[in-house]
Amino acid sequence: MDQKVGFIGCGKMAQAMIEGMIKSKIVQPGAIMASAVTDETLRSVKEKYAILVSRNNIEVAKHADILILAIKPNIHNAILNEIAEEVDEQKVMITIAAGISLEYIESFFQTKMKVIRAMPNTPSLVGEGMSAICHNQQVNQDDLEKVLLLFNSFGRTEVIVEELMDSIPAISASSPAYVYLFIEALADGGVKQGIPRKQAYKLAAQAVLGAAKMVLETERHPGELKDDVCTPGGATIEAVAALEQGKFRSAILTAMDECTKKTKQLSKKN
Ligand SMILES: NC(=O)C1=CN([C@@H]2O[C@H](COP(=O)(O)OP(=O)(O)OC[C@H]3O[C@@H](n4cnc5c(N)ncnc54)[C@H](OP(=O)(O)O)[C@@H]3O)[C@@H](O)[C@H]2O)C=CC1
Ligand SMILES: O=C(O)[C@@H]1CCC=N1
Repeated sequence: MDQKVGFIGCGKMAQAMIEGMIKSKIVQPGAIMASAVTDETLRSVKEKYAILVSRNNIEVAKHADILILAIKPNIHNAILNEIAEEVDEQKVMITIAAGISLEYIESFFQTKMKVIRAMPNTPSLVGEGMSAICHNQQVNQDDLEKVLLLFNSFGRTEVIVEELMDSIPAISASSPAYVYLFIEALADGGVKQGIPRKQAYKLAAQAVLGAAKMVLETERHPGELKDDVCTPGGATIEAVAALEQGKFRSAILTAMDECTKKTKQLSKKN
C-alpha cells in the first residue's frame, strides 16, 4: 500500500505491529516512522526494522497518512495537545490505548477528524494478531479498507461498535497473558512428570495453537471439540472433571470481569 504510517510511541505493542506489517510486506520500512522517548528504543527499532525514527512527535504526525498512537492512556492528553495543530482532516488517527474513546480524541481538534479506536494484541508480532476496531463517521469506506489492509497484515480484524471496545482487552488483547499462564502451567505439569522443560513448552504451546486452529478452521462448537477428546471412561474426562472442580471456567470469567472493570476505570480517567 502507498500509505505512510506513523507510530507515536514504539514500545511492545507498536513493535509487534511494525514487525507484522514489515514481514507481510504491506508497507515498506521506509514508509514507517516512529517516535519514542529514549535513545535506547529509537536505536533498537531503527536497527531491527530499518524504519525512520524521531524523538519529535510532530515530525511523525506530519509524516503519517495513518497515525497510530501507541502510548499509554495517561499520556494521550499531553501528546494530543502537542500534535493537534499538525494533524489535518486527510489523516486517519488511530489510538490503540485501553479506555481511550473516539470522542476523547475528537475533542482535541477544532474540525472533524477521522478517528479509529483499535485494540490489537502482541501475537501481531508473528502475524497472528487479533484486533478489534471501531471508527467515527468521518472515516469513509476507502479509509476503512486501507486500515483493515494494514491491520489484517498482522492478523485478523473485527469491526465492532464502540460500546463493546472496553470489553475487548479481556477477550483478545489481555488474554494472551492468561494463555501464557496456561501454557506455563501445562509445561510445569509436564516437567513434574519428567518431560524436559524445552520439550514441555513445545508440547504445550503446539497443543494450544492446534486447539485454537481447530476452533477457527472447523467452526465447530468448542464443546463438541472437547467431547471428541474425551474418550468415555478415559483419561481426559478425569482432567476435565478436575478442572471443573477447580472452577476453571469461573476463574476465567472472573478474570475477564476484573480486566473489563479496570479498562472502564481507565476510560473514566480520560
Ligand atoms: N502490550 C499489549 O499487549 C497491548 C497494549 N495496548 C495499548 O498500547 C499502548 C502501549 O502499550 P505498550 O506498547 O505495551 O507500552 P510500552 O511501555 O511498551 O510502550 C510505550 C511507548 O511509548 C513511548 N513514549 C512514552 N512517552 C512518550 C512521549 N511523550 N512521546 C512519544 N513516545 C512516548 C515509550 O518510549 P520509550 O520506549 O523510549 O520509553 C514507549 O516506546 C497502551 O496504551 C496499551 O493500552 C493495546 C493492546 C495490547
Ligand atoms: O494491560 C493493558 O492495559 C493493555 C491493554 C491490553 C493489553 N495490555
